Amino acid sequence: MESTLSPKTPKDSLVVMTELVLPNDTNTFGNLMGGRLMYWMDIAAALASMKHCGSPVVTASVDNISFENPIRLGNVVHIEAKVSRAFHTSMEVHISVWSEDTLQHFRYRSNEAYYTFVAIDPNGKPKPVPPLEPETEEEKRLYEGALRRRQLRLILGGKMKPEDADELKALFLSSSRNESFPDN
Ligand SMILES: CCCCCCCCCCCCCCCC(=O)SCCNC(=O)CCNC(=O)[C@H](O)C(C)(C)COP(=O)(O)OP(=O)(O)OC[C@H]1O[C@@H](n2cnc3c(N)ncnc32)[C@H](O)[C@@H]1OP(=O)(O)O
Repeated sequence: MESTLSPKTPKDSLVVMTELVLPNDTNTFGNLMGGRLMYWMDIAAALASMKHCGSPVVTASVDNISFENPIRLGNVVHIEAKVSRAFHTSMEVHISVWSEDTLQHFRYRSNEAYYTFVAIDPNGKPKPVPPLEPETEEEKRLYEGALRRRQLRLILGGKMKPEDADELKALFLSSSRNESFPDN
């Protein structure tokens, strides 16, 4: 069904959050706890999705998160979140995390993840969200991959039958024909 809501761009939903890793955020090795980082990512992504849809949201799912580098006590964490695709009532948010040792002037990549949020009406029921119009090449790449990621997470969440996941099936068929695999 075509949406009657005015489209938004990924830039409209951009949220950049900065946090300082304090002793209470770390494990016994002096590294940021993964759960604390996921909590910050959830807040940044929720705010991005709220900017997109203009209403309260709930987290519906979180895709796999890998921790590429430990983040040290005293380092600064930069979390960048923006909507990568809007569906009917749900939005996929792409989050990338960079960390910084400000004294050594050293910046390193820490994480990347996708969170899904659902817009909620005053009765707590899912409500339609505006469509998303990607602008840059990177935003278009994320937008394209979002359909496959959605199908995979709905299958894993027991909300979709694998046989109905047309884009995912096409991806596996192309890989079995030795065609190149997209990044996302
Ligand atoms: C006082 C007020 C102040 C307000 C201003 C405050 C501002 C301050 C900012 C605070 C920022 C912090 C915000 C933190 C956000 C939380 O942490 S919320 C807490 C954790 N999350 C929850 O408790 C959610 C619990 N789950 C639910 O409520 C329901 O399962 C859901 C997610 C609403 C889905 O409901 P449902 O009945 O399954 O609905 P259904 O129609 O089947 O599906 C609706 C959509 O959900 C999607 N969906 C369902 N399951 C999944 C899944 N597993 N994976 C992906 N998508 C799914 C469907 O695909 C569908 O999407 P569309 O096709 O419509 O696009």
